[in-house]
Amino acid sequence: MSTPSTESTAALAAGGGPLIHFSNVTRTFTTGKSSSVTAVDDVSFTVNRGEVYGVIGFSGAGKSTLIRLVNGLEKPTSGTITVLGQQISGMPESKLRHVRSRIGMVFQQFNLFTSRTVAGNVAYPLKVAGWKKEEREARVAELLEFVGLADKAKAYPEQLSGGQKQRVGIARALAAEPDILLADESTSALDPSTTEEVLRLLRRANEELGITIVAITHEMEVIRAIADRVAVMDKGRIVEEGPVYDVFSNPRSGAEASFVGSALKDRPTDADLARIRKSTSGRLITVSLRDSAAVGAVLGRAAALGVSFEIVHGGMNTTKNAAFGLLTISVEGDDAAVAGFLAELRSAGDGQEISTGATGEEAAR
Ligand SMILES: Nc1ncnc2c1ncn2[C@@H]1O[C@H](COP(=O)(O)OP(=O)(O)OP(=O)(O)O)[C@@H](O)[C@H]1O
Repeated sequence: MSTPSTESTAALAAGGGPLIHFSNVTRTFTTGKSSSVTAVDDVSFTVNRGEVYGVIGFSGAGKSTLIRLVNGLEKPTSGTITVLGQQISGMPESKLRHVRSRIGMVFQQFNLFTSRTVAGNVAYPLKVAGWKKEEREARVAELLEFVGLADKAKAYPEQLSGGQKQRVGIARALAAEPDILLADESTSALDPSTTEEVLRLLRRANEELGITIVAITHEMEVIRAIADRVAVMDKGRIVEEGPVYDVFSNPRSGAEASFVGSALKDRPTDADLARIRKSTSGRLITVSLRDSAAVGAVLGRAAALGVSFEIVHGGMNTTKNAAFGLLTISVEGDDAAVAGFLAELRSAGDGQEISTGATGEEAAR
């Protein structure tokens, strides 16, 4: 296992201040004589030291442009960007290079040098940074140990699986002890079990090395597994931002709801609802399982409350720190009994009982 460097430890001990700050940042591309695309539109957010900040959105939402703005590969059309305490918007390239040396980058397609060994790939940024050979070798060995590839030091990228390639990519990104790791769709090219392995590694980099991570992705799984806070992007704007649990367990309206709704499997789709209605005559109620024990207790009292129910749909989602989910039930009973049952479910479900948006069901807000 790698130990945090003195510098990283000191930085971590300095506390959770802002490492990245965007203030009203817009990036517009001119695409023709009189046409333009606003890829990032009046975006403001802060990433604090030591956190994992996820940015999620559909393709074209502006995520890649956002991440390129963080490392200065794109310049804002307006607004200010502060990274590691320095305002990088308008900074000359020579100074920018220094800021960039404090930022590691992990790519979707790994971007490894095919002609270099695994060790050679990880050593490359250290060579560029002027590390001495002995220090380089020690650091590479430490990193390969950390990512579980000590036995692959002499292998070439083509001899590795996708997950192993990405682990090399992460080792390389961590090599020069950066403060920030930018992960650009780092698991999109991987299968589900390999994705999990890579996400576990990113989490360890955050927890054990104290590195601050900004992960952009279109996969809810990535956000759930590693992020502390999430920004949902749509058409260049951040439409929702907050702790992962809050954003995903209580999606609001518009783009965020449509994104979250399409990615979470706990809500019945219209097709599910049509199928459910064919097999049940009860009233369909969807209840939040923020406090599943309390909801379970109410369900356990259904008969005493004069109703019967059947579970027709449901799912739980886990985030880094908590679990949440929705349960859809079909309830039968006379109106007064169902009303009483509903009232109890509402308070047990933390007021989060959610309409599934079709006729014949109850919605409570
Ligand atoms: N250099 C550029 N010139 C012109 N338009 C651009 C440029 N870069 C990005 N865009 C446009 O800006 C918008 C946002 O693109 P961006 O790549 O940032 O989105 P994204 O969320 O990362 O999407 P994806 O996941 O598909 O990469 C898109 O409409 C894209 O076509």
